[in-house]
Amino acid sequence: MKSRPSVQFREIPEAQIDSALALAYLVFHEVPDDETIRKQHRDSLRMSLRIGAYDGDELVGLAAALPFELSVPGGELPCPALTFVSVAPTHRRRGVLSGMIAELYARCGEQGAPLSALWASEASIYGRFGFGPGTYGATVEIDSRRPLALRIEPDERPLRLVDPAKAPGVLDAYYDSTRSARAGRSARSEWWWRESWLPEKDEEDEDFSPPRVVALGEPLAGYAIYRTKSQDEGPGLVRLDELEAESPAVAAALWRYLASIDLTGTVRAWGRPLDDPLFLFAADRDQVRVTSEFPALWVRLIDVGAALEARSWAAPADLVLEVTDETVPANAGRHRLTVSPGNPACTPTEERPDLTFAVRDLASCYLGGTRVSDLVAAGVVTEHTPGAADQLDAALRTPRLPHTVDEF
Ligand SMILES: CC(=O)SCCNC(=O)CCNC(=O)[C@H](O)C(C)(C)COP(=O)(O)OP(=O)(O)OC[C@H]1O[C@@H](n2cnc3c(N)ncnc32)[C@H](O)[C@@H]1OP(=O)(O)O
Repeated sequence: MKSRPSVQFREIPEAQIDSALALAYLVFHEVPDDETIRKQHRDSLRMSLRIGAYDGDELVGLAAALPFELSVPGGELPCPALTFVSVAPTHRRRGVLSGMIAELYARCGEQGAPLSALWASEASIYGRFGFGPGTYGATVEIDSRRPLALRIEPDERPLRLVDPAKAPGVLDAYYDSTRSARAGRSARSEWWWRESWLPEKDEEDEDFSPPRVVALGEPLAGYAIYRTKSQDEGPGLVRLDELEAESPAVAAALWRYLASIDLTGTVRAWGRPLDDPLFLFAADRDQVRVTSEFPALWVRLIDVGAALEARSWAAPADLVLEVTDETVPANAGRHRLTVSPGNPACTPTEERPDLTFAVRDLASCYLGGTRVSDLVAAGVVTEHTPGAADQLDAALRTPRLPHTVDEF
């Protein structure tokens, strides 16, 4: 590590939250003039673990970790969620980030959190620290200048608009139930719903309308959250932020609604799961196009053994996994994973390995979003025992792909 001897890592006191924010605004080249956005940032930092890097008394680095609970196959785990990572331009490439990450991992260990997660500003930064893409998202564009062509009949029950101020109460239990179907989703507090997910103004683009919430069914069978904006040239845009539905027919009804809003001609859905049923029930894939796919949530296994024992498994397995880990040496070595129904165990061993992983690649597979056999085919995981990758894939498999939309 290249950290200068004068740089020290310690918690940032609450009284210095404004200095920490000033550093973040400096490095992200943004100065929100809206006080509600500043307040939301301040509140986020207040509820986070705030790791600071100090050169003497000067704050030169910030790494905040929100106290998330992440859904994993079969349950959920504490998962400090790394955000606001900022290093002063005067102190770049001297190991400040490396020092803050080491401090974060030590704190996670003390708190018994086996995972951490983040959204990366640049994909090249976090692999070296053992993070791997755990969930992926797709951007979808629907040409809605003509009716949405569907291969299935939409649910014909009436749709209703929900006041965004009341939406957390109406949606939260339903949203929470989706977390057991899809790993990679964090629990949402009332604060998170209000300030982060449904703020009046869109932080990225103030031309968008306030959030609109449309719901179907009583009890709730599905909902969509979207914003609209008019465009100088041509019809307006519907930006979909979230759509959840208990059946394909409910999903079809919501998509049809979004694609038929007057004075709009495009639905742009950001961060859809890669196995969205829409892709199969849309009748015209020229009308419904995936325009990008991207790594969404990056996951770090802080404690490999505890993380593997904490998830559920789809099939039996008995394998020795060799893990390399440069930033959390306690993970490095051989782990014997035995999975019999309902009873996973992961113990250190000296036996010959069946598979050798860098910890970042094991993290990519952990939620079920990446196949081990694909990593073997790519040459980044080594299979020593023929069939070991397939055995582990069968055990890791989840009914639906993991998915995350809460960007932080
Ligand atoms: C979860 C989030 O918050 S994502 C937001 C991340 N923050 C930003 O993008 C804000 C602007 N950037 C910054 O503040 C800083 O440049 C940071 C945080 C990205 C990096 O901080 P630094 O203190 O310079 O990193 P540090 O010196 O510890 O670098 C460690 C290693 O990562 C590499 N690295 C650092 N930043 C980058 C980058 N942007 N791209 C590729 N590699 C990088 C370094 O070269 C170094 O590699 P080496 O050990 O092989 O030489």
